[in-house]
Amino acid sequence: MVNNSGGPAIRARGLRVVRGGTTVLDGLDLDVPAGQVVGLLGPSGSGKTTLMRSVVGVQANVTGDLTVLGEPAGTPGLRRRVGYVTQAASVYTDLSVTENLAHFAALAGLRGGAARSAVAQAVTAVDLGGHEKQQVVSLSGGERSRVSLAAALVGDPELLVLDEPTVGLDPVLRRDLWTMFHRLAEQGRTLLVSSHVMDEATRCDRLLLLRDGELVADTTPDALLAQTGAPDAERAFLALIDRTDATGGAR
Ligand SMILES: Nc1ncnc2c1ncn2[C@@H]1O[C@H](COP(=O)(O)OP(=O)(O)OP(=O)(O)O)[C@@H](O)[C@H]1O
Repeated sequence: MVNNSGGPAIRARGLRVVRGGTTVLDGLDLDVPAGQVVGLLGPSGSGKTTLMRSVVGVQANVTGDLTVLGEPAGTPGLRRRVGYVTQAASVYTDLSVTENLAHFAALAGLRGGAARSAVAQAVTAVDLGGHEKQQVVSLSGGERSRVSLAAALVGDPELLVLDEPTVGLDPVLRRDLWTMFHRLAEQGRTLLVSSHVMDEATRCDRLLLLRDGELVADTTPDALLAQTGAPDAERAFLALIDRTDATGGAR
């Protein structure tokens, strides 16, 4: 599970994506280091989902260089090495937690004892012990989000791409999820986690700040605050935007 290519988990150079005739990402250069929790932050419509879709290989009209775990994005060999959780819950509500995870284990090519052990490990990783037999429809919103995360974890991916996983959750659940993300990174995984809530910036090891399809900053939470002198991440982001506007769009 440890990324042994030695390089960054994700490397983009001149990444450009056109959707419906509009240039949504315009020449992005960025690196996501392996083994860290990297936040992809930016306002609604800034291009976070488009970047994530490009990384997992489901986005059309992508040009430039995009390397994921040492291979070109979208390469079939990456399918099992990358887990993707979209904004919409991707589990079956009429099945139990275990039935859902067994299904995803089968899709990941696991059978018999290996599948059962992967399911048990995924349940433990997301703290859903005791809910194994419960139908997803009867779970709380936070528990459902964790089933989606467990479904992505069951194939033991090296890179997890999570699109706004904490949206709609209360502060306690959000904190618990971020703690879990760091636990997963400590086990050697890389997590790219999007959010439009700037508060969440402080929970990441590194930050990529997007605005209108451009990278405004590639930094750490501490450096962001130091660089802007702002008291919190939200005001730091606004200060960076004001600076970028004043310099005519330069980073
Ligand atoms: N099929 C499409 N045709 C035209 N424009 C599109 C299409 N899909 C997305 N866009 C535009 O691309 C931009 C980026 O969208 P994207 O979903 O990547 O943003 P986001 O940062 O993930 O937003 P949110 O936080 O609201 O999910 C938006 O302005 C959106 O309207």
